[in-house]
Amino acid sequence: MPQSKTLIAYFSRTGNTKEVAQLIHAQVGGDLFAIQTKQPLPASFEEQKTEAQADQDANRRPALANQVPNFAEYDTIYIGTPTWDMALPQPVASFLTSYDLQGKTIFPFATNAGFGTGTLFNQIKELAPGATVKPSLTIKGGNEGAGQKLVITGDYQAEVNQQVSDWLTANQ
Ligand SMILES: Cc1cc2nc3c(=O)[nH]c(=O)nc-3n(C[C@H](O)[C@H](O)[C@H](O)COP(=O)(O)O)c2cc1C
Repeated sequence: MPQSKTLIAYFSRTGNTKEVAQLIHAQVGGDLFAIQTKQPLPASFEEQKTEAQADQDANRRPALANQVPNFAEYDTIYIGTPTWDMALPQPVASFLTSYDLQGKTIFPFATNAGFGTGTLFNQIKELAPGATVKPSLTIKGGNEGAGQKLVITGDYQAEVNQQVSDWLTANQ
């Protein structure tokens, strides 16, 4: 019987989702993969917001810079993303539609500034036909609009690690 293989793919602008991905990785192992756009993300928050909204309005799927090697070998896939405008960032939609997710088990996780995740998790489900999508994990991340970038550090990182652990235990 082939061994179960785990992928932890994440998209992250200011490091919070990356941090959660690393905490998951420390607990479940597997391979980490950073989803990156071909065009670098704008440096300023305002520009990013404008671009994200335009991409969402046009349902544009930005080209990605990298691909997961041997994707077909993975059966369990953790997908992490920030919340952008109460929705899934379009680069993550690009990622999900780049692969055949049929038969995969997906564990979605997201960070946000505290305003909620909106349509994000439903979008992941819709973009993963034929996959089993497990209950999601939502973590409070930064608030770049208010100047808060990476916040999952120190005591708060330990708190987030516990939330990750509880989520993993509940959904094994
Ligand atoms: C373009 C943009 C739009 C955002 N929209 C939302 C939102 O609708 N709701 C929310 O709670 N946070 C929103 N945020 C905040 C991010 O979801 C939050 O800071 C997240 O932790 C960032 O993850 P990262 O550090 O991995 O990039 C937005 C951030 C950006 C850059």
